[in-house]
Amino acid sequence: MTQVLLKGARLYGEGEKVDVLVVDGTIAEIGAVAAAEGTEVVEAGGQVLLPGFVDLHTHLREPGREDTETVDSGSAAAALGGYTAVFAMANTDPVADNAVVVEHVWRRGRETGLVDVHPVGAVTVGLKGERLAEMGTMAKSAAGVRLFSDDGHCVSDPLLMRRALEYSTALGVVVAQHAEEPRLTVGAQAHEGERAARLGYAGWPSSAEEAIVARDCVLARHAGARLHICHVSATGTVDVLDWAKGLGVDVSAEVTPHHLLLTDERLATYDPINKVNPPLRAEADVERMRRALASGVLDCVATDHAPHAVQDKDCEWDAARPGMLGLQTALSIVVETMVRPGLLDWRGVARIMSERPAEIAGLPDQGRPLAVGEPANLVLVDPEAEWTVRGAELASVSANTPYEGMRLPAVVSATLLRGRITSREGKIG
Ligand SMILES: NC(=O)N[C@@H](CC(=O)O)C(=O)O
Ligand SMILES: [Zn+2]
Ligand SMILES: [Zn+2]
Repeated sequence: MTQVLLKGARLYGEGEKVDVLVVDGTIAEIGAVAAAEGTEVVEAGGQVLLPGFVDLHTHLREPGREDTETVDSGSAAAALGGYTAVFAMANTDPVADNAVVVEHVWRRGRETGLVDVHPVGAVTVGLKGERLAEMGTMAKSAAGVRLFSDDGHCVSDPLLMRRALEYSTALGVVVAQHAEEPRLTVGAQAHEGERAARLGYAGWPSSAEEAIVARDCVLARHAGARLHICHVSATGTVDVLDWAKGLGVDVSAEVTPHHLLLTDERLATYDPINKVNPPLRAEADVERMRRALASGVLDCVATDHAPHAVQDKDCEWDAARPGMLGLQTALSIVVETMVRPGLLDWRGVARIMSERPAEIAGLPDQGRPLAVGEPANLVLVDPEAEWTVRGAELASVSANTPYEGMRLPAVVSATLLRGRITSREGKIG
């Protein structure tokens, strides 16, 4: 029997301090609990207790680019960031478009044991957008794939997307779309607008995102399918989602921490650390992302944690790969952009970082209420503490954080996966 006692935590940051006793992976008691012999005690000191975070969008780079991230290093970053489950995107090498690769990633996650690693299956073979991958085989494999995405690429062929949505309904899984009409983003480098024009970047129009989201909502409606939209970045996309949800379309959407904080104002330095897909957009877009996340039109935050090697980032803009680290900074950015301005309370944080993503992916044991009998997937947050981001000190193999040197609010003090401490005071396990 393993026992952990969280002494003096505030559930969802509300009410009086309580003790939470965890026995064999389950919340056994909440109230005033004395520590029995052999119990590991975590002094919570009035800190905020939330259900462990769930990331629907992580790039772990294994197999193929272990020089930039591995299941081990990415799991460590996740545990330190307060996550108890992550979805590992399929754009690996080889691509996760078959049962062998998804089972490999799933098994590696289990071996590491710091966070539940759920492989995302590719929608199309080799992410080529030409023919459907064997979604059913991946869904029925040991990895039990629940989420399918060609992320990095858009499933732009409407017929293929329609078929994928139809299959997903039959299989009880979800297709997550990287919404980018490729005909509108040929050569695109930065959010299309006045700033890109002035700096001489080829423009990346918001309509490339909006058009695919609108099309896919229509397709999902006719297929009676669930649809998930990756990394929403544009104001117009929120309008489309609002419209579709109003019609009863079963669509959900995520926003990244960087699209809640950063704008294309950063591009003046030409530093590719700020290059990301979709691009950093305008102030008005950032404002809208925050409001839409608060109101629920955007369902959740997903990191799009995208590690890249130095040589793929520290080069000229056009040659650099898009993407930035996210797992260890996500909570702090959410606190900075949503909690501090009063747009979300801690219950809201639990909703967008744990409960909604768990629901969207259909994870029965994540995003659960903080209550007796529930699985102890938990994160303890110090809301008063601050920290300074140093890429070199993050657990990822890569260091491409856009927040280098920034002072951010809120620190993850402990993460528990089924009652086992996976991170504590910034250290693993
Ligand atoms: N977001 C990014 O800019 N890059 C992602 C791919 C993706 O999420 O589209 C990557 O795999 O590096
Ligand atoms: Zn993407
Ligand atoms: Zn991605």
